[in-house]
Amino acid sequence: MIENCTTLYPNDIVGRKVSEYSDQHSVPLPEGLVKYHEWVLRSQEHSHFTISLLEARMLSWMARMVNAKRVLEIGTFVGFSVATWANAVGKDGSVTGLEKSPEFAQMARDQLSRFGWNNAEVVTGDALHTLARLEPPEPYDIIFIDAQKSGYPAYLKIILDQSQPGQANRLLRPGGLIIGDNALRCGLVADESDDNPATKTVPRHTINWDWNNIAFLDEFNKMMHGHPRIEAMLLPVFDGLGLGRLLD
Ligand SMILES: C[S@@+](CC[C@H](N)C(=O)[O-])C[C@H]1O[C@@H](n2cnc3c(N)ncnc32)[C@H](O)[C@@H]1O
Repeated sequence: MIENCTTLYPNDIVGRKVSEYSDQHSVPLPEGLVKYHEWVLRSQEHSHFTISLLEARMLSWMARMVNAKRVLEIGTFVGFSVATWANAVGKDGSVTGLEKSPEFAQMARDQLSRFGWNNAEVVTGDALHTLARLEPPEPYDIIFIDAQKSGYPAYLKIILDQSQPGQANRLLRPGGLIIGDNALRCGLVADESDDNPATKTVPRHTINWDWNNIAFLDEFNKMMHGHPRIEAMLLPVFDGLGLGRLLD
């Protein structure tokens, strides 16, 4: 039996070329966003925190596909992905980012203003507290989760608890999207054996890495997949993109 499953990334070299080719053949990003990304790569010690330009293209495309006008991001770093959402929702839309580090949050505010994304705000604080306290006048169309991996199940629970049918100030609208970044974490969520070279490389490349994160990501993926209110799709692209559509 031959399975219909294409191996796009047989090795690192092909994988890089496939990504570059896809980058060149996907929705264009405005010059301001490309320059913002260059600034992150040039100036930030932890620039690998930020999404790639290709992921920015895909998130922009998805936002437009669902006609998103309001986006919430959990884990903002220095603001590049918030700027991506701010561009995608247009000037009549709005974006809120939640960031624990006051330094990162301030850098994000400064750069968003410098690059002219005035339809975005950044709230400082631990998102486990700030998320639960949000009372949006209108629900968000998309909630993007990209903060500490150990928090993913808790964030999902708060989103579901505070997006009940008929609830005032609910967080996510019916049909809204939950997007969890890094849901497969270098493939470690699916394969933690020695077959996966990331078992050796990840701790060296990631600060504050905790192997318990894998268990939390697995729990998040299982919650998304098994929850009766969510239609889930786990995409093996980038570092794993966990997508969920809230049904009610
Ligand atoms: C992967 S980075 C986010 C990258 C960003 N979304 C981007 O693409 O540019 C994760 C961020 O989450 C923040 N973070 C970690 N724990 C957090 C928490 N409990 N609440 C809010 N932010 C948190 C970190 O300070 C870091 O800036």
